[in-house]
Amino acid sequence: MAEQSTPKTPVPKTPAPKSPVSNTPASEPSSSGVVSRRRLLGTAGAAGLALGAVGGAAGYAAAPAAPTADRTALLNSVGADEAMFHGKHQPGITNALQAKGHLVAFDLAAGASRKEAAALLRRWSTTAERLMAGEASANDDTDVARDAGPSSLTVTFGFGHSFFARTGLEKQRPIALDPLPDFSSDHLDKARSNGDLWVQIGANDSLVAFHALRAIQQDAGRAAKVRWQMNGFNRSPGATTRPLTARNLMGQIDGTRNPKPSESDFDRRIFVPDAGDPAWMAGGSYAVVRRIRMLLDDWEKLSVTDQEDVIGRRKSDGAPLSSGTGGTETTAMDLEKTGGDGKLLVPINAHARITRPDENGGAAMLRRPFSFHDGIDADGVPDAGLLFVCWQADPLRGFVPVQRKLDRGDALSTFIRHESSGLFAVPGGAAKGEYVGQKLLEG
Ligand SMILES: C=CC1=C(C)c2cc3[nH]c(cc4nc(cc5[nH]c(cc1n2)c(C)c5CCC(=O)O)C(CCC(=O)O)=C4C)c(C)c3C=C
Ligand SMILES: [Fe+2]
Repeated sequence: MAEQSTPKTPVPKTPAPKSPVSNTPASEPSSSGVVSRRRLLGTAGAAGLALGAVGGAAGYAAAPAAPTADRTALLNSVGADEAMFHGKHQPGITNALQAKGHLVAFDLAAGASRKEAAALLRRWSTTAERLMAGEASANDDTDVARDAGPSSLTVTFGFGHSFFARTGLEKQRPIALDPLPDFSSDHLDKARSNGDLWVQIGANDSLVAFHALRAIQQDAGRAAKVRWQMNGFNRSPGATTRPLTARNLMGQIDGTRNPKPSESDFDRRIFVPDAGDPAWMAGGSYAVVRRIRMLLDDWEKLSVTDQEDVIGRRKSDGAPLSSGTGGTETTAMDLEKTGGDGKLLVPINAHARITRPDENGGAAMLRRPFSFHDGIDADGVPDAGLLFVCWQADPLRGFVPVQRKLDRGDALSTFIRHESSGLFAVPGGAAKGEYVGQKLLEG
């Protein structure tokens, strides 16, 4: 397993500056989807680093000076990478997958009105902006991330269907937020589904992610309480030198055919247009969140060949089965190609065949999941799988038609179970001095 081995000679991180990444993808995201703190500091580098620049903010200014070597190390580490809070779109949609994620839904307190909701979104936005910049939160920071840089932290906010009636904003509720249809294979736990508000937190450090989660929960105060919370993870930056897309807990390379920001129809597929309806959702997107348990004991009993037939791609490198022994992850899939026995090389019910946009009237989504593992059940079965998060301009032209198709006969369905579901309207990014959702709450 060459990609998991530790190189004998540590490879220094290339000090070349990364281009700053806003949340407005005009081109392919950078490998990290973030701006390096080294770049923010200009040429001053470690030598010119002002006291507290690691933590950055006033809240951390009293931190004892760390030895220069440590600071230099941080400047060259994943901790230094910073995602942008402000932008046309919220962070956490087009940024590269982070190693750690928390998904948390809140319900507004009984009696909390639009006014309390607006104040909450303002508090949350302030906290998200500060923490994403590597600063302490404004009130009673817990110090959990004190020694860390921003670590690519992103905090993303969304509104669920139930939010609008509770705040008297029914007229502003997008049609696209209408509840998802029932699917025959659903095994949904209502208590862990939906919610008035949704927050997605991602970071390349577990303490940074937890710190943000705790700050967001504290900010909620009496205005809202946690309805459900889920924790996930992905490959850590630097864990592999192979330029492959990440793997999921079934061992498959997952994400290969995601829409790319460089594609001309990317924005149209993923984001609500400027002239979209309702107006407050311009630049926003809809997140479908599904906790999908993987039936790993059954899956792992299959031979690798059978596992590959379920997906239609090679397990080792993600190449389509139609490419025979050659090809790579990015080789085009030939849906018609047959083997010597006359059978289709990519089986008719293979997951990667039936989820394709060209098999679903153009339906496309940006999948940005986290894996989860919540321990082992009493019967020895792992409670593990995928926190499937997908982004689209309209769920009726993204998730829904594809899931309908999967529901009718996906080879993968025998090995997974959808256990919870959420649909959230995620407004566009906040401009400087504004908070997320301001156009809805003060419009
Ligand atoms: C309704 C949408 C989808 C659900 C639910 C879903 C679950 C799911 N998928 C995998 C593993 C893979 N999916 C792959 C491709 C793929 N999956 C979807 C949609 C859903 N998947 C789409 C739209 C696509 C891309 C289709 C295309 O454009 O060609 C792949 C292949 C590699 C890739 O392109 O990412 C894998 C592997 C799991 C394990 C899972 C539930 C646990
Ligand atoms: Fe999939």
